[in-house]
Amino acid sequence: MSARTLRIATRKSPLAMWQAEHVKSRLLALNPDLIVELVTFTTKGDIILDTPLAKIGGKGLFVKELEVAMLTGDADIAVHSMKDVPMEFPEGLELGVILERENPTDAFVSNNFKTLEDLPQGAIVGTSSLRRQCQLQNLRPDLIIRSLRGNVQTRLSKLDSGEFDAIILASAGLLRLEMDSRIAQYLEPEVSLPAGGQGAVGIELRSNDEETLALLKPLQHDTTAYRVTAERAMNRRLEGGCQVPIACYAVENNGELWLRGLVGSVDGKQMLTAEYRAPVAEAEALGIKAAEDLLGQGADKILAKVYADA
Ligand SMILES: NCc1[nH]cc(CCC(=O)O)c1CC(=O)O
Repeated sequence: MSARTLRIATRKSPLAMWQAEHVKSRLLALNPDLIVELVTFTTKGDIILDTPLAKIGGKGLFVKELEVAMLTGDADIAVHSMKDVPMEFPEGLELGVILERENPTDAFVSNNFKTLEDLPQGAIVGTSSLRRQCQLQNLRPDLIIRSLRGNVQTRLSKLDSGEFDAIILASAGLLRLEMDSRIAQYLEPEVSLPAGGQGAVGIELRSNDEETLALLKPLQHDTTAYRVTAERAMNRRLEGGCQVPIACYAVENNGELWLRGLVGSVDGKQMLTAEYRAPVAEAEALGIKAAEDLLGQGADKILAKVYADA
């Protein structure tokens, strides 16, 4: 039998390429005869760099072109940061597996200051995430938040050029690219609750492609999958993702998930939280429960205002 070729669709950013190469090497380790090719794409989210994501609108800014490639047969799987993956998949595609989570926290990156607390009054912090902005302003209303888009390297070079006193990035991206020496402080979830799915990589494929799914199955990390399932269920019920001030983070302990969710206003003046726990088998229901608690506290009004202002 001739060797099978598996084509992986990926964005071109160094982090996306790292994640695709990681999946490739794990698949090759398990299937030495497999031929794995990377097919690269530029997504809408990579092109529009001067606008905060919440304003661009439309879900799946970083994934749509990859999904089209799978549907047309130009690729077999797509490797995604789970944080960027919309809650609903297009007809004919599904999430296959979720890999073990990297550090899910946000990182405080600065050349001049060791911690968030060290920042002087009125310091300029770069982030385009409304979730990070909300929590930073809640803690430190004096800070000035300025928009910062682009891939990890672009954002670091903007910090280095002196445009910002500090920037906030996902720790996972810096760790994967072996740039964790740039992290001044890992922000605890109590300080900056991560986005749902942050730090986890997922693989999408065609729903009817049993042969490919069988290849992917050994990469599944069950604990990560339970955690991310609860987080995404909360996001789905709130109809939001990583482009709005919604944060959610689940941990697993002895077969039980603890989920903390947060919805806030961009200025950080309003911040609603909910915390629930449930057995891992009830991950989905747990996420919905936290979302409904937040909605009961007025999360829908806060989010409606974010969309109206965008
Ligand atoms: N929205 C862009 C994005 N998508 C995933 C990551 C980091 C890696 C991860 O969360 O797995 C980043 C960069 C960032 O937020 O700093």
